[in-house]
Amino acid sequence: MKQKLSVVKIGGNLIEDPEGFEHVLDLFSKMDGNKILVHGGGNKTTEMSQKMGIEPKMINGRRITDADTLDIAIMIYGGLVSKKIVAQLQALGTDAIGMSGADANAIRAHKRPVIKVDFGLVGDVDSVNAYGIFKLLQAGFTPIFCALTHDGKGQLLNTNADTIAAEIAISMSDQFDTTLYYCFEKKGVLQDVEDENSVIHHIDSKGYDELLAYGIISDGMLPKMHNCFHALKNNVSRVCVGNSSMLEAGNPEYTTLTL
Ligand SMILES: Nc1ncnc2c1ncn2[C@@H]1O[C@H](COP(=O)(O)OP(=O)(O)O)[C@@H](O)[C@H]1O
Ligand SMILES: CC(=O)N[C@@H](CCC(=O)OP(=O)(O)O)C(=O)O
Repeated sequence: MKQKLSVVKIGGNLIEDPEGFEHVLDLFSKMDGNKILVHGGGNKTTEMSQKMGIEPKMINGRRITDADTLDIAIMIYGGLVSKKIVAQLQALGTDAIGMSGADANAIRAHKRPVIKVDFGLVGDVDSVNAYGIFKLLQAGFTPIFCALTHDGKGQLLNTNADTIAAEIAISMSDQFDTTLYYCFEKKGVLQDVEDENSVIHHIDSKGYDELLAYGIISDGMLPKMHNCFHALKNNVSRVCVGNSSMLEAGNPEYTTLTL
């Protein structure tokens, strides 16, 4: 029987809120078994870009990344956010190690081809070094991944953190029985984004098509849902979307997805 692995992605809004940040890392540190954390931080990059006079641009939940924006992303994701998370987890007794896709050649990508939109220095994932990540887990480390990949020729690329989480979960699923958790500030996928009490408890492929058609999912939820189904189609055992409480046993209020 395969060992269990939890891949937990935490979003920018959770990271920005000091209470939410401590709470989610506390729950993550208490999770049993093999685990990997993936973090975003898009809000902070938006804020820093504005401070530096660069107008942020997002299309379908993905950032248009010019060279200056990439530098900001590297500083925010690979530096500020990563190191704060690692330090907090160390304080909680979890032996965390901060990783970008370039470290240990963990995630290779190529620049997203220009079709209708030129996203600039945004990476589409080609491969994940599952064996390298496995060795870190075996050595007792908890890998903490940020939203950066590399092309193997010295170029770092900005990659949506939801995509990173899905690709890591998929690549580890040959060896592990993997659950992918998308943890953000809302209780789950909501029927009405303004109403926290409208959690959709279960979504399958048909339901997903309907939600898309009725415009019930938008913005950052678009790449998240796309990645949920991409993961399920590629051997990830379970995918869940919800707030931090989803990581605690016995909480029914979140969204589970199936094909
Ligand atoms: N149906 C929906 N249910 C919940 N959130 C939704 C929905 N449609 C759009 N959203 C938006 O998607 C956002 C989550 O995407 P994003 O900000 O990228 O997440 P993360 O915090 O994980 O990075 C929510 O804050 C919400 O504004
Ligand atoms: C290409 C792309 O869009 N990259 C994202 C990476 C960070 C991210 O995904 O952060 P959240 O999870 O907090 O949204 C961005 O720069 O916003």
